[in-house]
Amino acid sequence: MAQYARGSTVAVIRLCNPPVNALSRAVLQALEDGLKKADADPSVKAVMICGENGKFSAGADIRGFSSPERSGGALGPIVSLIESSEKPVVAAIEGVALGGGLEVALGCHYRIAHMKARMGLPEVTIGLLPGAEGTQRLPRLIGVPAALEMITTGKHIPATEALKLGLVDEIVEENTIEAAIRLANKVIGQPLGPRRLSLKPVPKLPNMEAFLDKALVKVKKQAWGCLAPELCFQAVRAATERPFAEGVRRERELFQVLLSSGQAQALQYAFFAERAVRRWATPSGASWSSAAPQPVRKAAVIGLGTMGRGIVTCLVKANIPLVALEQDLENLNKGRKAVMVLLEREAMKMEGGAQTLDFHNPARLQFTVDFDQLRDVDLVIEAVFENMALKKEIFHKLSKICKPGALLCTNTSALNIDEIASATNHPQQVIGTHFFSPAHVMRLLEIIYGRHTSPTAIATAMQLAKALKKVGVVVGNCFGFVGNRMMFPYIQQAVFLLEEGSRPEAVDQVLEDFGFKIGPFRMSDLAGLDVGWRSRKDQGLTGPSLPAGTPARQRHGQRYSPLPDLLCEQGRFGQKTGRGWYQYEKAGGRTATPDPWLLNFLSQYRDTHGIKTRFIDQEEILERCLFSLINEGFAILAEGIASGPEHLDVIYINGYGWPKHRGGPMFYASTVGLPRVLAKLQKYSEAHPDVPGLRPSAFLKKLVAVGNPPLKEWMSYLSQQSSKL
Ligand SMILES: CCCCCCCC(=O)CC(=O)SCCNC(=O)CCNC(=O)[C@H](O)C(C)(C)COP(=O)(O)OP(=O)(O)OC[C@H]1O[C@@H](n2cnc3c(N)ncnc32)[C@H](O)[C@@H]1OP(=O)(O)O
Ligand SMILES: NC(=O)C1=CN([C@@H]2O[C@H](COP(=O)(O)OP(=O)(O)OC[C@H]3O[C@@H](n4cnc5c(N)ncnc54)[C@H](O)[C@@H]3O)[C@@H](O)[C@H]2O)C=CC1
Repeated sequence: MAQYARGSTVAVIRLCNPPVNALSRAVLQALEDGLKKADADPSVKAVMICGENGKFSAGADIRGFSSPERSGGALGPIVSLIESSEKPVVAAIEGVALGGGLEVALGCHYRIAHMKARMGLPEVTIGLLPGAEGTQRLPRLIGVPAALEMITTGKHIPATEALKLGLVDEIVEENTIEAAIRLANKVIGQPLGPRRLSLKPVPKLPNMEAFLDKALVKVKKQAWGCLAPELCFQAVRAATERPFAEGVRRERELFQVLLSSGQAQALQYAFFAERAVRRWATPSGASWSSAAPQPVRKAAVIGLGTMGRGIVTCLVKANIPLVALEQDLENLNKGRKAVMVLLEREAMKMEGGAQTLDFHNPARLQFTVDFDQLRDVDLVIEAVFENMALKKEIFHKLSKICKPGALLCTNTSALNIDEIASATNHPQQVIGTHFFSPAHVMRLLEIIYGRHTSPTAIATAMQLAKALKKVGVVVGNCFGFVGNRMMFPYIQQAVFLLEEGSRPEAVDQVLEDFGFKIGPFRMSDLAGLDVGWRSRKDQGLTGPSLPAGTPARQRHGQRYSPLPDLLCEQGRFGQKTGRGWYQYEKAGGRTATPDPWLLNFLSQYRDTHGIKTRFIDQEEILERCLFSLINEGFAILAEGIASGPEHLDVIYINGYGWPKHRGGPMFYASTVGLPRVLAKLQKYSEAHPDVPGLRPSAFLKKLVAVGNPPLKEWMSYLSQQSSKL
């Protein structure tokens, strides 16, 4: 809705649709009515448009895009209506003006913004383009390079930058509404022609063609299979080549292509999924609505290796005073140096921004080898080696030293949270906080509750995720939790495909073409093959504890591939040793090239084990890797380890490089169609009966049997009894 109020000369139209004044059909109708009323009233000399509750508008109602009665189409004509008004219209921008919200402001003759306001055209991030003439007006106002950057990346810009670009006429520190009314009064009677963006030419560049060609290459490179950035580009290019009305027609055509592309639905699903997972719940009835977090005034990180360094960096960036602890002085100094390098780099990135990093102050970041320094911390994150005995020893110590209310978090990637908690006197305070590498970059924080973890502990970990600007996803306790557990069958299939005849680069290519930033073998080389090797040795799957006489390619009656173990035995740990599934220019090198040694090795391996090499096509590679991962996802849902498919999807998008425009693995399964996923799994399972990962999960079968319901209904088909928790 929008409220209309008339002052002595200026009519005020206030957009009201909490929480973000999204432009629903009703809001647009009220905006149109308000404009017409102001136009018809001779005592009104100017109009001011603002938003309720200190927010202009976050744009079209995204939920409305999937409904047949879309609000989007109505917006363009309203923006034109604003612009063609014979009375000056001023936009008073507070909070956010995003998407359609900014397009409304672009229709206004003047824009005034609060210092703290943010503006942007983020449609590209939800698979669309600014379809209410924004791709045509913005380049006319701020020029092609700046407009292209905003439209193809969707980034939000602060008011100060908007002023520099000429996107707003003025910024104010105090009352934006009053300032806008003052401005409206001041411009009454001034000619409006020069203020109508549709009448302005697009500012020329001396080398427009060359600039656009170069920009297109960059856009395509960054798009990574996502359609929207390139179509955004084409719409802006149309603005440079055609008159306004024709450009608008082109914009509409391109908008329709995106709207029906499937990617837009996936990206909008991902947008809401990320928000849905904030409302966490556990099978025992604890939930976000009743649990309150406890404050974290001081924290500690134990272990300053690969993960600990990144975690320290996140906490410092979030302004949380911190103690960083190592096992001895040598490791402490090594860790401290590495942390300082990361923090210096972060500080450089933030230079000129409002925030500064205070990490040279020992009261805010203290390095120590003394556990006694942890007495007064509210939260500890343990990131020592992945070894149960060591973790238990540390938690036992923490339980004695830390104050009773302190939250004790472990960054384990797969170990049992309950077993770790059993070493403490306060198991209700123990929780998994699984960061992803590099911890200061990756957005995901998998939060794992154990049998005794209290709702307050979960709420505190979620609050921590928010403070660290991460996406927290609450999941139950099982080996590998959600992310790694789904990853195991995926990696396993990738390796089996090599045994049967494929090559690392062929498998990687298929998955990278699908949209993963990095295929499984390149990923494994980057993370280090030794990590998994150590874990398999601990599990007794390889190494000295393997009972004599165990068949080389079988464990516990199931198919097993010793290929990764054999590579490790050769010292091929991946990038760090310069050799792994690929070869690199040197140890620590980054450029992977296929290694003839590996091809030869694979061929000998097949001969040794009597495996007949066969050609494996792209479809089989994709299906075996992805469907086995998805199949594990259904098992996880059935066990109550995650409370919905959105959780799995948010984890995969933010922690594992799953292409967001495919909406996450479970959403992808719903678009492929569950009957097809099931049929394919059945086919592959029949061909490989000794691979449990390919055996269709009972939950998947049930969903197919009940008629392939939409994803949002899946969980309603899960009977209470099937939850293990
Ligand atoms: C044929 C021609 C057709 C022409 C069609 C042209 C139309 C267009 O040009 C297309 C558009 O406008 S598309 C919309 C573009 N706007 C966006 O993408 C902004 C999305 N929102 C944000 O970034 C943050 O929510 C924001 C920064 C605003 C706030 O962040 P916070 O972290 O403070 O809060 P959130 O938790 O994210 O949001 C609060 C609640 O609001 C919901 N919401 C946000 N934006 C929405 C939107 N645009 N539509 C509907 N609901 C929206 C959000 O889901 C959340 O709700 P709950 O989850 O229920 O709490
Ligand atoms: N490396 C990765 O990509 C990821 C690792 N993880 C998990 O994070 C944890 C740490 O892994 P990384 O950082 O890779 O290991 P790392 O080997 O790089 O670092 C471990 C650090 O812990 C220190 N340490 C060992 N015993 C200690 C003690 N008693 N007191 C204080 N410090 C001690 C070591 O000196 C070393 O600096 C593991 O549980 C791992 O499974 C989780 C996600 C990703």
